[in-house]
Amino acid sequence: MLSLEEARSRLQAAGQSHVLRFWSELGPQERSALLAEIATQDPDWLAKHCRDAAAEAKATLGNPDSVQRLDERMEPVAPEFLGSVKKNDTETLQSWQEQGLLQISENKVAVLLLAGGQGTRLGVSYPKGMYNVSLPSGKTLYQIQAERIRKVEMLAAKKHGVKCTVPWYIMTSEFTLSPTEKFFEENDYFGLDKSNVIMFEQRMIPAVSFDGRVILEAKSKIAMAPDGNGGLYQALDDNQILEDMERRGIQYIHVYCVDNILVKMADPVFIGFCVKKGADCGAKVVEKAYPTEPVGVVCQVDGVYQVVEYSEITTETAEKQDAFGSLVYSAGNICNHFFTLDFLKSVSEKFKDKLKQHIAIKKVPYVDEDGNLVKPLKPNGIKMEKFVFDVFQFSKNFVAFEVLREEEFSPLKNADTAAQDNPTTARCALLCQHYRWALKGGARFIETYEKTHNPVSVFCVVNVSIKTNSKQPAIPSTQTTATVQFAKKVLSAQCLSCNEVLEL
Ligand SMILES: CC(=O)N[C@H]1[C@@H](OP(=O)(O)OP(=O)(O)OC[C@H]2O[C@@H](n3ccc(=O)[nH]c3=O)[C@H](O)[C@@H]2O)O[C@H](CO)[C@@H](O)[C@@H]1O
Repeated sequence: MLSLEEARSRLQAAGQSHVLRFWSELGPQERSALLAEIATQDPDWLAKHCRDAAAEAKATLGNPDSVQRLDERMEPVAPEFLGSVKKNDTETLQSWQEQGLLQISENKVAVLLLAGGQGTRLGVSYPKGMYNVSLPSGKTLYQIQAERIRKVEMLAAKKHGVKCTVPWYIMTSEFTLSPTEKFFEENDYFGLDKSNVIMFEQRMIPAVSFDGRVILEAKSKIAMAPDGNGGLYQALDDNQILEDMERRGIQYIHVYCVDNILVKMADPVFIGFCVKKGADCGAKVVEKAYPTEPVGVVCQVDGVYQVVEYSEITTETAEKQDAFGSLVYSAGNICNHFFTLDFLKSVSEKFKDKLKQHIAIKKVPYVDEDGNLVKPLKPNGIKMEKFVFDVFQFSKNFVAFEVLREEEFSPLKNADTAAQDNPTTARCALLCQHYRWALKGGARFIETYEKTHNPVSVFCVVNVSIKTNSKQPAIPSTQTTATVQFAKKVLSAQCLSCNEVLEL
């Protein structure tokens, strides 16, 4: 444990002596906690962090036109590096899927979830993955994702006659690690083998005031925030995750964001496309719904691939159209990326400290000079974050893959008070998708209730076979009668003979 003297001299070297301002008022436990927090901060790093944050904030706030300059250096994704479920033919898509399933069957593919965010916009105090958007099944985002891992493992195993595993790496933060661990324990890892679910923690960094001073959120606590989803690369290093991947023989990693209810885990088509193109790095994109939609755009800046965030682009550039009337910058980033292990190793060895720091100006609660807790009404603090996609620039062969929004992207960002990307839109997106799948599988829905918000039972004939539990024989597909519940859209089908519920 750091002594008080050591803490003092560290803070002095970093120009942050005010952190000990309330020392004399603290009890023994608070003192130890504060010393432990100070011990995690290297003085040189801390000094630079505070200096850079204040300088960046000054430059940004003093020059609101700074976004203008980036627009002129942008170019869209070159067509030869763009795959598409819309534009490529079925045979090609099939060949990518087969390639992806082959890699999965050989245990070369892992998924990595970015789950260190705080879910502030959604307004919940627990990790977003634990959120239940009120599906009839009551499944949470984590459960849906876990079941999709099991499904893709099953598909690859069935195709290649082998047993295979897709390990699930989950990056958490100080805010999300323990509740996530507890939730997985309570739910028995949703049927996955615990040893294949690897949780690790990203770093936290101090929030800084406009004059370059670390903010105290309590007399004995520095205001800390996760270092952004680009903190992934440092966290991989801190927790020896790349070594773990190497030990398991992983070569390809599918990285994704926690809040997309339609996410396809270890999507074989995307993996297969990237592998066949020899890519070291790739991004899934969807066509932007409208020019000013708040998603980042995958494009080139000065000939180098990157994501330009919605805040960094002017409306004029966002609205730019090509000769066919399509948006020039339409490749919306959905935080769904492909990396080879070799690429991640090179980032870890050479590039992770070169990642850009993005600043976010926020309202950060703080204790004032008299020790009173203040909840500011105006932004008062700077949080610095790295972004996961900022490594695209180091790729030697970058590709993008365009997918259908209705099949692959419905993020849960906001509470239901917002018009979009809320629990209702996420729930509807999943139910509509399952409805389409059931129709495609031969289901015929006799009645639909579009107006009601409450689930209503009606009868229909389902032409797909419904699986029974192992003791009962499978029900002949054409004779299956099922009850289907509707809540605006179809939710689930229940076999009347065996009561088995088919999640649609
Ligand atoms: C930086 C980034 O990727 N931005 C993308 C993100 O924006 P958006 O602003 O929505 O990014 P979020 O803050 O929600 O973070 C995305 C993911 O990163 C995780 N996270 C975030 C911060 C952190 O310190 N640690 C951490 O693990 C979150 O838990 C989440 O799973 O998704 C949008 C689509 O939905 C994209 O259009 C944006 O380009």
